[in-house]
Formats: sequence, structure tokens, C-alpha cells
Amino acid sequence: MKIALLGYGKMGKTIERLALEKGHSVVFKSSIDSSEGNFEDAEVAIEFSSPEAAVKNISKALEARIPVVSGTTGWLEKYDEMVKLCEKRNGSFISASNFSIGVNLFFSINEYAAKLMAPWKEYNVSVEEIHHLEKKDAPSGTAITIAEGILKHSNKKNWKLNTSEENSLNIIAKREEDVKGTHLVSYDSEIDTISFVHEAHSREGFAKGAILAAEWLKDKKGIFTMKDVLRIDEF
Ligand SMILES: NC(=O)C1=CN([C@@H]2O[C@H](COP(=O)(O)OP(=O)(O)OC[C@H]3O[C@@H](n4cnc5c(N)ncnc54)[C@H](O)[C@@H]3O)[C@@H](O)[C@H]2O)C=CC1
Ligand SMILES: O=C(O)C1=N[C@H](C(=O)O)C[C@H](O)C1
Repeated sequence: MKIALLGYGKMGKTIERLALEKGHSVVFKSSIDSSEGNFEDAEVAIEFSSPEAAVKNISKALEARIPVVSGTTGWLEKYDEMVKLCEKRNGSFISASNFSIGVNLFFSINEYAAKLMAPWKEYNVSVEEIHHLEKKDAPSGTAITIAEGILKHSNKKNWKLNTSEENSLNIIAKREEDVKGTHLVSYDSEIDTISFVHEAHSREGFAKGAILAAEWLKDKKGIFTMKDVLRIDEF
């Protein structure tokens, strides 16, 4: 598979290493101030850049009729615009807040727990995420997906960052040196706490999932999610 890497930072470089190990080739790569290779040669684009660059990068791939896998977080208010462009171009698009298999299983565990906990009003639920100091967005995209899973089954109205409002689901975002990505869901009562956590030990899980998504998407048309790729049923 011939890959274009739109964004060649921590994720782009990890994806390149693992993709080459799998026998794929990287025919184009771009950063904020440089690019090399020939974009039109790509069979699929993998996009991990920044909240400001994501829409431009995804549009570039869709306009060129190159299937695109996007992992960038913090731009999702423009998601519907990208879906419309994909439909107009009869293209192929997957966006996910987290491509690791473990986190996608965690999303289902989270929804199951939210459904199970819904009648037990003495428990207050919260989400905490911890990431490295360079991360631009807060809360993380993964924390937002987790919060959306909880809100499907909860009587809380919305999620908010660092809130003590009873009607809102509190997301706590922490930034610490070199943390690859930790997400914790806690149900607290006066009597006890139930919590479950996903901790990424490296960026390889995100990168492997993105390559898997690209292999899966390459010869398909439409807009998909990681649940389609991994065949995980909706709750
Ligand atoms: N969905 C997932 O599984 C994962 C998502 N991410 C997300 O992916 C994104 C990238 O993460 P990292 O590689 O760690 O970041 P990074 O900062 O190491 O790399 C970002 C890359 O994007 C480029 N870039 C930044 N601003 C740009 C602009 N305005 N125009 C063009 N290129 C630009 C940079 O030059 C660099 O090559 C972030 O949004 C992060 O939250 C990160 C890990 C996993
Ligand atoms: O910026 C990161 O590093 C990560 N971003 C994603 C997010 O915002 O959820 C996924 C992962 O946790 C790493």
C-alpha cells in the first residue's frame, strides 16, 4: 500500500516505521513547513497533524480522491463539513479519536458500565485524562468519546472540563511529562469507588490501528468508524 503521511510528527514517524516493517511504502509526507514525495501517487492518506491543519489536510485528500484515515483531535466541530465533502466526492473517510484496539474495546466496556450504573444514582461518574505536555487540545478526543458514551445512558445534560456542576459530566485533563495517553472512568459514592483505566504504554497501538484502518479502507467507498474496522457492535 502506498501511503501519504499528512503530518509527520510523533505519530507520523511511528506510523512510517511500522508501515515500512509491514511492507508498505510512504510516497509522500508533510509537516507544517515542508513536504516531500508525490501526493498523487498515494493509495491512502493517513492524517495526524494539528487541530488547525486537519480540515485542510482531509479536504486535500478527498479532493484528490485518495481515501483518508484521520486521527487528529480537536477539530470535530467541522466533522459534518468533511462528511459532506466525502459524499460529494464519492470518497472514503475514517476519523477516530483513538485508533488503538485497546481503547476501542474500552469504549464498549465504558458504554456497558454506563448502562449498568444508570439506575444507581448514589454514584457520581467522572472522566480523567492524562497526556504529555505538548498536547494542544483538552480534553482529549478520547475523553470526549468516552463522555459521549456515558451521556447516552446518564441523566447528565452534557460534559464540561473541570466542572463541579451536578448536571454536567466532569472531565479532568492533566498534562504530565511523556505520558502517551491515560484515560480513567470513575463512579464514586460515599461508600466506595468503581473505576477502570486504559493506559497506553507507547504510541504503537495508535499507529497500528491507523495502519489497519488504512488497509481496510483503501478499496472501500463511504464514511466509516473504527467500530466498522474492528467489527465491534454498537451498544
Ligand atoms: N486518534 C488517535 O489514535 C491519536 C490521535 N492523536 C492526535 O494526532 C495529532 C498529532 O499528534 P502527534 O503526532 O503526537 O503531534 P506532533 O505535534 O508530534 O506532530 C504534528 C505534525 O503535524 C504538523 N502540523 C502541525 N500544524 C500544522 C499545520 N498548521 N499545517 C500543516 N502541518 C501541521 C507538524 O509539523 C507535525 O508534522 C494530535 O491531534 C493528537 O491529538 C495522537 C495520537 C493518537
Ligand atoms: O495527543 C495525543 O498524544 C493523543 N491524542 C488522542 C486524543 O486526544 O484522545 C489519542 C491519544 O490519547 C493520544
